[in-house]
Amino acid sequence: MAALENRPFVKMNGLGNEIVVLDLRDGPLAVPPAEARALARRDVLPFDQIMALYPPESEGTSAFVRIINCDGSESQACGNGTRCIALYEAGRTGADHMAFESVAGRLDCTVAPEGITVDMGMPRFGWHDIPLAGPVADTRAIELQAGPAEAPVLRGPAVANVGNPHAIFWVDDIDAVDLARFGPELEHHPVFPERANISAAQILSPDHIRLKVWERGVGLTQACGSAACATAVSAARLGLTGRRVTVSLPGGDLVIDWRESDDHILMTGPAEFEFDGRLTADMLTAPADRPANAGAA
Ligand SMILES: N[C@@H](CCC[C@H](N)C(=O)O)C(=O)O
Repeated sequence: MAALENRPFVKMNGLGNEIVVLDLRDGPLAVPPAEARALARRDVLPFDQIMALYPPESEGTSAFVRIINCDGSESQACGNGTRCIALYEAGRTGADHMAFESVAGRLDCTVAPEGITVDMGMPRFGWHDIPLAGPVADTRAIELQAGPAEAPVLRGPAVANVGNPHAIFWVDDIDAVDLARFGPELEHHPVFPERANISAAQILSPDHIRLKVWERGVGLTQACGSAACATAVSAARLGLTGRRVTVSLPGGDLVIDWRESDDHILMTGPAEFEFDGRLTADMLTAPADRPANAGAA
């Protein structure tokens, strides 16, 4: 029997970032990577991340959240998914303020008609925080490039950790960048021992950035909240923007405010319920894993 069989799920999205919420607070249960991969199949329940809710571990939090990418790997942060679980929890309890906890720390959330705000905590910029494979003096621009050696298409990204690792390449025209071509090799580049989320960012003005993201463990997505945060703080560090910016992703806009008083990053944007249901054995089992005679009368 599949571990998650018969569990209720809620399908949501944050700017088109496809999220499945699994509320496992009534009995902690691991999410087997093979079941996550089977569920993510295009004709089953395609998602970018599962947000799995477990019983809270710290006072004042509603749940401990684990984040699972569609390749079965685990992440430490998911901005769009966090807005989704905030909306889910608000619907369940009626509360408009709540906090979750992840392996990266506490996530305070506010649900308001104009948007859901998540306090994503403080960014980290040390080479060992990202992490990078070895010492780098200045993480505002590291030595890394993609494309032909004599005429690189992408070069010198900023790197930041906002719970999870990000590399941001600054480009003049985001539409001219084929991130699907360069994303896989950069995600797996040896400079990133834990892989990385790869972004191409175009600065439109001191308060507006366009962004495309190749997500670690997923691929191209409509939006990535943590990448928007990592990009905003990296742009501000470089003096390319101020500390409050709108980040426009293919799926829509996020407002990112890198608060001066405590260096916390506040991310504001929407989240949507789509539908709910129950997981079945068929959804959790990839065809290749099924017995050869499955389906035979
Ligand atoms: N979609 C997310 C980021 C999800 C995690 C990422 N793929 C990783 O492995 O770090 C977001 O909205 O932040």
